[in-house]
Amino acid sequence: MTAQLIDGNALSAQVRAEVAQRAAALTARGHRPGLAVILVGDNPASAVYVRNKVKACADAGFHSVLEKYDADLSEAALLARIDALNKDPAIHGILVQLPLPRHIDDHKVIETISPAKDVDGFHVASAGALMVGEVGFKACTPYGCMKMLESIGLKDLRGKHAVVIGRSNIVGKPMAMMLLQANATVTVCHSGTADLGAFTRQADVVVAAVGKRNVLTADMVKPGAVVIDVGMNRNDEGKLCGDVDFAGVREVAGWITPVPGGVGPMTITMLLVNTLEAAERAAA
Ligand SMILES: Nc1nc(=O)c2c([nH]1)NC[C@@H]1CN(c3ccc(C(=O)N[C@@H](CCC(=O)O)C(=O)O)cc3)C=[N+]21
Ligand SMILES: [Mg+2]
Repeated sequence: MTAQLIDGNALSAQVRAEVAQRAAALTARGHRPGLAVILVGDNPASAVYVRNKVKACADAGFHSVLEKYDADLSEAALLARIDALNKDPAIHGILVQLPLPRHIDDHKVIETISPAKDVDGFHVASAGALMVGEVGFKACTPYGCMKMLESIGLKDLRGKHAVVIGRSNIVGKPMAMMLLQANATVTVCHSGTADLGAFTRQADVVVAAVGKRNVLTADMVKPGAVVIDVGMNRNDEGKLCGDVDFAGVREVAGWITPVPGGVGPMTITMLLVNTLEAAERAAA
């Protein structure tokens, strides 16, 4: 049997329509949601992603500003700009596109963003809030993965075993915390795991977030499992592909997310959700 697709574009369209409605209601009360996106340098992939984010804002009726700086922008100048945006009442969310040039310390930049405007969910306060189950912004990519699970009836993962492959601060670790919050039994695998397949074969849900092609192949998947592919890689022909051997795994899995058209669009959707929520909190 072939797995069913979890369509990130379709789910995004649905969630973004709800976001646009709530944004219109806020705008009518004089609190139009606003996002500031900062791009430093001329990484071509970043330029595309940032344009997609700004377009998504416009489509949802948000106010947005895109600030582009040359790669030689000083760290002090960037921090000063963030400070000004922290104080700007028209801006509810601040996103500094990563990666940043090497002379800029990403950690310092992220910690300078006000936690109330940290719509990426990267600030230590946001990570800490997730860890202890308090109100804060959830990192957009794992949050989008949770929405995808919810869309196939898996809001509560009680009794399920979820295996996360990858332990980054922006995907793997928050993903594990969100799955745990949803009552899953969670295993986190990474480059130090001895026999990855031994873990993934036991999983009801696998989330692959490594950044390497073919990390998960058909022989590593339990029949009927849900497979979420966070990877964004290029194959030999330059085509976008995930971490999962899609053609093989889809013949074993019950559900699978495609790349493109899976987690990527959901990441942008959850950025809109977080920005809307920041604006709603500011207006309350
Ligand atoms: N501060 C910060 N926040 C981020 O959220 C952030 C970042 N920096 N740096 C880079 C990564 C990457 N990222 C993507 C979001 C959407 C797609 C996306 O929509 N992808 C489409 C395809 C895009 C294409 O065709 O190239 C898809 O998967 O269907 C991809 C990548 C957000 N990131
Ligand atoms: Mg750096």
